Amino acid sequence: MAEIYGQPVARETPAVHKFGGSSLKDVTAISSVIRTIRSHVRTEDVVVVSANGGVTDQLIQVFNDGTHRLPALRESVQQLVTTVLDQPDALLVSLLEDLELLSSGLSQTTLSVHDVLAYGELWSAQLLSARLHELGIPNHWRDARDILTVDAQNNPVNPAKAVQILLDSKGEGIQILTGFLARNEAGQGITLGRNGSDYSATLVASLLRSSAVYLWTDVDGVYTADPHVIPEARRIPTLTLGEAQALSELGSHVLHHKTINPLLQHPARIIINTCDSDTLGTDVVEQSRAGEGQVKTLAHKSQLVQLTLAGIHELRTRQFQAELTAGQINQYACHYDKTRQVLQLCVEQVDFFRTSQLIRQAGLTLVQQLSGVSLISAVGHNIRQNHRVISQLLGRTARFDVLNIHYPGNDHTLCVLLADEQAEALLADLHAACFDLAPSIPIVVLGYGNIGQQFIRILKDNKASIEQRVKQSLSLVAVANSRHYQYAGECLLDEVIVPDQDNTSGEIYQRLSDYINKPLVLIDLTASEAVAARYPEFVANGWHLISANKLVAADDIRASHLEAELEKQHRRWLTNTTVGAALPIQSSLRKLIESGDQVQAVNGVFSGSLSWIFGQYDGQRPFMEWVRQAHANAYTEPDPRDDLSGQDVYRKALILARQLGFNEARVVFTPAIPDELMAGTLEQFWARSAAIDEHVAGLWKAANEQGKSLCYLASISSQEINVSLQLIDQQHPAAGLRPGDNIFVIDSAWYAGNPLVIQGPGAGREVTAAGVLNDLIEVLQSA
Ligand SMILES: NC(=O)C1=CN([C@@H]2O[C@H](COP(=O)(O)OP(=O)(O)OC[C@H]3O[C@@H](n4cnc5c(N)ncnc54)[C@H](OP(=O)(O)O)[C@@H]3O)[C@@H](O)[C@H]2O)C=CC1
Ligand SMILES: N[C@@H](CC=O)C(=O)O
Repeated sequence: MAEIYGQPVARETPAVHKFGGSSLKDVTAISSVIRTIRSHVRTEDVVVVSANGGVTDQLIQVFNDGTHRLPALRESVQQLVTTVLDQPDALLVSLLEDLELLSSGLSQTTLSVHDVLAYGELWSAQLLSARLHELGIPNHWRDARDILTVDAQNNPVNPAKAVQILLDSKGEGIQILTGFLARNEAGQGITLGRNGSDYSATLVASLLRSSAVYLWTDVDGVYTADPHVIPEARRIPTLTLGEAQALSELGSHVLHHKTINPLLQHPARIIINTCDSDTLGTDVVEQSRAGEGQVKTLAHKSQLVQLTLAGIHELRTRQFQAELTAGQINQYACHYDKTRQVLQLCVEQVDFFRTSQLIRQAGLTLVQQLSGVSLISAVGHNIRQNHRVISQLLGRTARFDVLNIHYPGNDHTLCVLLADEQAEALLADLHAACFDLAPSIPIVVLGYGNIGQQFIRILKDNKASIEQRVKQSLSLVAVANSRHYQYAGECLLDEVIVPDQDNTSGEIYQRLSDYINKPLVLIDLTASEAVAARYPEFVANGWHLISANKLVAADDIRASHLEAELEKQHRRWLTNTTVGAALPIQSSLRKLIESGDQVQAVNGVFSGSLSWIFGQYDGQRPFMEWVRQAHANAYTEPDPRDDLSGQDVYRKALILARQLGFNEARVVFTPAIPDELMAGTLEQFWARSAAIDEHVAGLWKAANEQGKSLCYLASISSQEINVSLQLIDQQHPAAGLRPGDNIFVIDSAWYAGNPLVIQGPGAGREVTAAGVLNDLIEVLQSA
């Protein structure tokens, strides 16, 4: 059992669900809320409600204009109660009593505006509660003023007591709590300001240490921009808490200022969605690296007034801003210039009158006011650290009359201030630059084994951020192994991948005939000669190629023919994972050559599996057990004899030698395990494990006696390609390698005497799939 303020709670803490006024505005909306409660709310959860849509506005009119507004209010609430409930009588009686109290309280001026507005939430909670009872859903409603007491900053006072009351009511069914309401320290009922129900929900969630808060509202999530202004705007599946906080400070309609604050100390997921939605809404999570450094959304706030106050010292600035906050006046793009003692900030036009009063009362000097100002802000996790993104955004603003570029005190936001008339054009321009996706290029993956499955997993998990980076939607149209394939005209990334169509005779190629002479990216994640043999056909079809399969890249004649055809077709072929998995060996060599360096030799450990196997082997546990484990860990080739024979390393050496133009080099090639121990079928090879163990144990013992280790090394130069098992001493650059690591020591004219070294994991699912993804991004960006 966990504890909160000494109260025992189950590990699975209650979730909090908040339903806004528009979700509760009429019988149809309330039916949707009830469906949502049935499907998403557990008995131990808390439901926070706003007033039924329109009721708060009517209560404000009653308070401002007087009791003659009461009949209209009574009529609309009565009508709502009678249409929602099968048996409305009891609630109608209590409603009439409330209206009597309201009328007499207003006449005697004993009611504050808070007391009057509170009726909205009280009626809403009672109505929902009564309807749930009619439907047999156990629940009880509560006036939040009996639970939440807050200080002047709306922070909870005596949270332990609030938690105790909330937890005491467990077991009585769903708790329905009035949002927006609390009590101050003097015991008076108060309201929590604009969008106070969202604040109530996150406050209760933080008190209960909830793991999730659901904000059920009138939109199904946060969008890349306001869809009323930018129709192409798309829902964002995930935001970080930092992004959500940055957005809330910019006047977001969906995530309000204050809403996030309670969760900064006790983070919980926030799920924003609309009832009856067929999407998953937007999920605000504490942390996520997906899309880091990219713009996630563009916020837009118009009809602001920019104010410039002069001769104001720093402390006074803070006091004045606190006064604005206390008066519930939102401030945007605030900037204090210490040397000039100038404060610049924007307020909403509707708040301008009250702000001017506060400025006068404070005796401050307003030197400039500018109306009709818009604030457009790009928000994304750490975008301010991504100089490419920032300069792209700033470049886009060049043809607009920008008043100010503002850099708020977080790394996630960049703001632009400009005249209202230009704002929508800038927003559309920025949205197109950040989010417009070109028509997608279909992607086909051949090989659904270790690397293929991991590659598709990361493609699925990072779809949105990759799409943003390559400026096109991802469309995986087919996946195949040697026996089956799966095809979708649209995209498989939102589906469960289960290749189940017959592919025993290469039926997949027939299926892909519609794409002949159209751009397509074919990714070969097999080790298959049958696939490699089709490369010329793929390129003739006008397709780009990405290969983890080394067979063609290591064969100079085939690779040269293919490159000639690729040039004719203007297509790309990337093979970066064929050597060193995701290590940047081929790209580094290319850059050295392109920039005029002369590479003389590359030496090192080119095999991830042999590095792992010999790195782990200690003469104790049988060698072949390490081989089996390397195979299970996806370090080896599908047939591990390709590694043990040295064939796989030899192919990698040929790939690099070809890149460096060392075509005439003689070859010295010694297998790690003698050929005779690996002859026959794979089964026969495994059956020969004892003999192989004995052979390697002998080698290891001899090495050990000389204080050396066994290491499968490769070296390439214009004279010789050498691939062999060697004894290395502790001074050798490969001696300290972690099992599984590769090392490439590059001698070149520029790195003479002090070689360039590239080192790191050289095999495995994660790194190799990441390397394939890099190749895909490069192809899509250049296609
Ligand atoms: N593992 C690693 O660390 C690295 C691997 N690579 C390369 O990646 C490739 C894949 O390795 P890995 O995923 O570990 O191997 P797996 O054996 O796990 O997967 C190979 C996949 O290819 C499929 N396949 C075989 N023949 C065909 C065919 N004719 N048509 C369609 N699919 C076919 C297999 O299907 P089925 O299951 O039906 O046989 C299987 O799904 C290899 O070329 C390897 O050299 C490159 C860098 C690092
Ligand atoms: N079998 C290979 C995997 C990558 O190519 C290796 O061991 O390095």
